[in-house]
Amino acid sequence: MQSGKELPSILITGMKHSGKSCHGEALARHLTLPFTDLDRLVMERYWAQGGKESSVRRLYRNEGKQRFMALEAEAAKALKQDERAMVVSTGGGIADNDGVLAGFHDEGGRSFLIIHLRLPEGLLFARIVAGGLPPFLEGEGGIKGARERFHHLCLRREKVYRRYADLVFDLEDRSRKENSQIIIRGVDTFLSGKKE
Ligand SMILES: Nc1ncnc2c1ncn2[C@@H]1O[C@H](COP(=O)(O)OP(=O)(O)OP(=O)(O)O)[C@@H](O)[C@H]1O
Ligand SMILES: O=C(O)C1=C[C@@H](O)[C@@H](O)[C@H](O)C1
Ligand SMILES: [Mg+2]
Repeated sequence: MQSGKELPSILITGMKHSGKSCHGEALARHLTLPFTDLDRLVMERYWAQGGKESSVRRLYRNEGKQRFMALEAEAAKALKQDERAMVVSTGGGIADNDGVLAGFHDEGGRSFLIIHLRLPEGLLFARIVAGGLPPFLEGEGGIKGARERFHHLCLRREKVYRRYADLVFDLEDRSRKENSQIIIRGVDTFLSGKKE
């Protein structure tokens, strides 16, 4: 493994519940880098501006998608100015927030290694349902309607994640530990290839 100084910052993208946070934390521990979550930075920014909602879900539902996305763009901008190497998990909606993912990919100065986690759509949806439908899937048609909306969201977002990804992991229904190991090995191989 390489020392913290040589490591790039790593940004993890993927649909809701693809494991961005749990695998991101495992990767950060492995690389001995700090871990942060863009949704968390959005909340901190919102509270610093006097916001009262207590969670991302409530902020998104009660203040609206536009407010959430404006905060997400601000948080991303601040993150890019932070010079420390770190592992960052994103919210799934970053793909819909114009220019934010592109900014991590191409904007001068700091380089982020962008990792995209893919899982079978049905597995993701089952995990989402187990935790309660998020506001961006709510609407008509009950669970069938939500599944349909999720399908279209996957089609649209997967293209965007892929466009900016340096590394794509096609994961299956394995334990968290096994999937984390696959990602850690893949990142180690990618980074050691870059060093040569
Ligand atoms: N084998 C598994 N690997 C990863 N996550 C799993 C697994 N089995 C169940 N889960 C569940 O899937 C959910 C997704 O995990 P995690 O929060 O890391 O994903 P995420 O991509 O960060 O989600 P979000 O987009 O909501 O931030 C968690 O609720 C976790 O308990
Ligand atoms: O997939 C989405 O659209 C979102 C996912 C969450 O992590 C949050 O980033 C927000 O609620 C939007
Ligand atoms: Mg997460």
